[in-house]
Amino acid sequence: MTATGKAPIGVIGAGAWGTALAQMLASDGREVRLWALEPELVERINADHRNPVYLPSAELAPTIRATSTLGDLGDCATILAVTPAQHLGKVLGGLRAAPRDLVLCSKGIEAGSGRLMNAVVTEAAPDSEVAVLSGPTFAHEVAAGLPTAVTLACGGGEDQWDRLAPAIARPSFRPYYSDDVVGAEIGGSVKNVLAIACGVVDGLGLGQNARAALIARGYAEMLRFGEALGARPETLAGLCGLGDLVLTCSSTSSRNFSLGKALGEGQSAQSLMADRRTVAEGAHTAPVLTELAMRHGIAMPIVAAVYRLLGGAPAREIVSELLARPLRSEQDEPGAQDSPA
Ligand SMILES: NC(=O)C1=CN([C@@H]2O[C@H](COP(=O)(O)OP(=O)(O)OC[C@H]3O[C@@H](n4cnc5c(N)ncnc54)[C@H](O)[C@@H]3O)[C@@H](O)[C@H]2O)C=CC1
Ligand SMILES: O=C(CO)COP(=O)(O)O
Repeated sequence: MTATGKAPIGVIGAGAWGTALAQMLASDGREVRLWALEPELVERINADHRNPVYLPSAELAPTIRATSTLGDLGDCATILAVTPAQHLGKVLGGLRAAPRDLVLCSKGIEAGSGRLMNAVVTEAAPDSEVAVLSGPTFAHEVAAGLPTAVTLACGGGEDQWDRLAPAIARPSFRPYYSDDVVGAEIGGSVKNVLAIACGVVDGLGLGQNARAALIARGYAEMLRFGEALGARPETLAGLCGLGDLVLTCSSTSSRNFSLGKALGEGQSAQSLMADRRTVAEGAHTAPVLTELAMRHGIAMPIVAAVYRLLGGAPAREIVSELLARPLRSEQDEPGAQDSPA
């Protein structure tokens, strides 16, 4: 326990989201131990109470203690995992095995394996009980204390909720209970790919009607994929699905939307992805999601279109192909589309 009598909470990942979550958690005075990959960032956070690389807007609470040693979080009973999805398994492999609540905050699907993050964590940290925190959450707004609501999907059910909700809820940060871990993960992963599509439409100057159509048709793809993997539709109709989709598809504050916008404006995916410091998870999710959709026989034409766009296909051509698809009802989609290549 610390001076406040509140147990320290660990946060793994000092990008924008991990730093923002650390700031939110520290707002009740407790100690938050923030693991960062970059030792130089640890120094800046501890000395200046700033994260100039990933969240320069925030003045950080002094009770946030940064470290590049994962062992410093070893005795935390609650840890939030907030690395980019493609790095989560490797990083968590360095965490001391101990029974704890591990709250997944990354949004993605593991390339190659096609595993959701809860499966990655179950292998990397088998003693942990997994929950997923996901929803409409721009990091800079959460760090600024602006009102935010999220889905907190507890693999450990209400017993885990009873532990995590008081530890995580704050006056401006409102978790809602779920036990649908798969649904919470699918919402946060698929929306990033759909946000790229909406950004492309914005970059091409195709208007608000087209963006709204993409959100609605993309949500249909999210529901189809979620149903195939056992997610509940009502989960995807909530904060972690539709809520996050609307947020991320509507603002250049989204890295995924901004990546798509630049693609639509004619920049190449290769140049946009080269040497990026910040993550646009949709670019990593699109290929593996396209593959999973084909394997499960699920029609996800917008996701497949984003995959082709990221491979260099001309944006206007891709949009024309989507608009030329056979006319049908909104609920009537055939099986998986032909190979996206
Ligand atoms: N930024 C946001 O507003 C939100 C982000 N998220 C999710 O949080 C997760 C983390 O993203 P951000 O905090 O935005 O990251 P970021 O884009 O702010 O920073 C990139 C992060 O990647 C880390 N990184 C780079 N190479 C690495 C490696 N080889 N091993 C481990 N870490 C490495 C960097 O240290 C840095 O912490 C993502 O899954 C993202 O979708 C979720 C909600 C909001
Ligand atoms: O997940 C997020 C908002 O909920 C952040 O979106 P981006 O990763 O597109 O910036």
